[in-house]
Amino acid sequence: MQPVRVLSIAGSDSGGGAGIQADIKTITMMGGHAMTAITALTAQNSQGVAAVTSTDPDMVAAQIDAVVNDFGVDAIKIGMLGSAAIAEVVADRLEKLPKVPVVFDPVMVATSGGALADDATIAAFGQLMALASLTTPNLPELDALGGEAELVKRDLTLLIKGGHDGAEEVTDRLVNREGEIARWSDPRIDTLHSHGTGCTLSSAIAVGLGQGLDLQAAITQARDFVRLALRSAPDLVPSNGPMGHPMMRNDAVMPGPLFNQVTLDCTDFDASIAFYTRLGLTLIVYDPDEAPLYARFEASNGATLSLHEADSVTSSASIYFEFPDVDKAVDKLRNNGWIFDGSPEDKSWNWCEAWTTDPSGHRICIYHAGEDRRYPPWRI
Ligand SMILES: Nc1ncnc2c1ncn2[C@@H]1O[C@H](COP(=O)(O)OP(=O)(O)OP(=O)(O)O)[C@@H](O)[C@H]1O
Ligand SMILES: Cc1ncc(CO)c(N)n1
Repeated sequence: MQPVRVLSIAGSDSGGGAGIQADIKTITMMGGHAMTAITALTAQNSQGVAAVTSTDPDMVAAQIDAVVNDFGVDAIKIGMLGSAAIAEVVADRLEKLPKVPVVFDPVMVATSGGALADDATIAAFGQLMALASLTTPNLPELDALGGEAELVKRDLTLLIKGGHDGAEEVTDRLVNREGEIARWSDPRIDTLHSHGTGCTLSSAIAVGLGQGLDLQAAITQARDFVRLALRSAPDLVPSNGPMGHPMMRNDAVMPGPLFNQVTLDCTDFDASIAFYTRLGLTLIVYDPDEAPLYARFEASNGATLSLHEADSVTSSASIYFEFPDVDKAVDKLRNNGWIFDGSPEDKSWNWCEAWTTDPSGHRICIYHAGEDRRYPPWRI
């Protein structure tokens, strides 16, 4: 399946959490091809914006032309614009391009408080809002743009984001001239790291629209993406750090089928928990008082493995865990008490394998295939 081609017209966040960097990660993790027209460079981190340089408007236009005329484009996301002149050039290009969905995030201020648009740039947002399929203001941006009543009179469709209202429930509202079309409400995720939520949401909506989803389905999918990335934030700095986009490769935020979960019956539950913990999986679900017993582990790629208590085991499937260096992994596991059938062996199908059996009798392979898993020389 071809990836959707999504162009992000936005500023660079040197901290990697928002702006172009958040957009590239979002589009990539959702299975799209990310293209960029960089409008500004920001020297930025979790604490603030130290410096901003805007791109020459002709250079912004040149970036748009270069990618659209070559790769083509299925959807566009617009974020920080850098200057009124850039906003005008972008509006000019949008008028000339073949009609594709455009999501406009009217970025004014970074999560940390640094200004990202001056008054002249904000004044130029009007023409972009008129061209966009959807504009996604947060509450302060909505006020600065004249308020909901004023904007919908201009026939705009808005997703008004509630991340800033401090309520226990985070509510986003989709509105147009007719009033409220839909609303999404979910419990606020308690995190110190929400830098880049707006950029992530708008580029994720653009991906969904580029995939052909209708507006409400694209917003639902994008909100799922934001919530999962908030929950996966890596905790690199005390607060206002990046979200966890790279952890999303195995979540249902791209077209399926995804193979991301295996459940094994097991007869000796405690021994099985110890076995998979020693392998290096992270135990994320387990209630020792539940009957029948159930536990779930997460692997470093976000795939999960569950154990389910059973009287007997009938499955004949084998479970493979890949490591970059099988010898090293097997040595470590032997030191942790795992007993293998033999030493790692290079197989004729180009995989290096070492086999063992888990406490319930499931056959387990520690292996490395690298390129030869998905791209063996004899691939069809
Ligand atoms: N703590 C949170 N828990 C759950 N969802 C959140 C949280 N914070 C923000 N969101 C969601 O993230 C999306 C972006 O909302 P927000 O109001 O934070 O935008 P923004 O202010 O433009 O973002 P940014 O801070 O990147 O500029 C919305 O869908 C909002 O509901
Ligand atoms: C470059 C850039 N764009 C957007 C935002 C909004 O969060 C940010 N902090 N930095």
